[in-house]
Amino acid sequence: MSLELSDVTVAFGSADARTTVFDSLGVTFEAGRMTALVGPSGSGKSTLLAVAGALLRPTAGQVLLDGQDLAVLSEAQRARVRRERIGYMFQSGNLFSGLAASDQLLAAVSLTGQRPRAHRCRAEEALTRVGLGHRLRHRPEQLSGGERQRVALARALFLSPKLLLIDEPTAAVDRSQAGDLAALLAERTHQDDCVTVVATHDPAVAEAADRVVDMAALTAGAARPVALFS
Ligand SMILES: Nc1ncnc2c1ncn2[C@@H]1O[C@H](COP(=O)(O)OP(=O)(O)OP(=O)(O)O)[C@@H](O)[C@H]1O
Repeated sequence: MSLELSDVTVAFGSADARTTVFDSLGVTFEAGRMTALVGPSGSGKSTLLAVAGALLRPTAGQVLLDGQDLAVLSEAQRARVRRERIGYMFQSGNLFSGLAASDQLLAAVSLTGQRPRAHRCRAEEALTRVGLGHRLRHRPEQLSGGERQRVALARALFLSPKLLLIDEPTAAVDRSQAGDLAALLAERTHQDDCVTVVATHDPAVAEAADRVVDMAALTAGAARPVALFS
């Protein structure tokens, strides 16, 4: 698995109301490496993840997943890539309302056409791994913000996707949990040879990453990693 963004521009609106989030951005993310994507609020980290995850079509440029340009695929093809190849964790969690924590993970299984029942034990283990073994039957509205984030992270990892796009996984958890979640992401990246990109403001995530990339260094053809928090 490899992910390359080549000359990617994202702009919203038109004429006077046009907002260019980034222009001619270029970057490659390699298998087996966890990248922490850093930069100020509004610099485009979530937008980059959305483009890489086939949720948002770029205004221009190529998004190459194993050499295949996601930007030119049909909506149905893009949905299939998302379902089968990408583990995505949204900043907001995006949990299904009314579903228990373990069922959030099993819902991801159902979307692939597999029978969820066979995966229940594994779903419970995955939630236990993120410290939620005591919250398996809790619905999103019965969970704290940090607990919801951990369910969302467990769900993103559950089907063992080779591309992990993770948005602010530690924003609502305490320091010790942040370290544990960052270590879990690094472990999964290395064990499964994933391409992992984590948008973050958290030094604990940057420390666990193999590479730290600043949004500012990616635009205007200046693609190069920079070491922060060192
Ligand atoms: N649909 C949209 N229409 C117009 N502007 C948008 C849209 N989506 C995002 N933006 C703008 O794009 C910029 C980048 O937003 P983005 O969420 O990618 O930043 P970020 O680096 O992830 O920020 P944060 O660290 O606060 O999460 C922001 O200025 C935002 O207002």
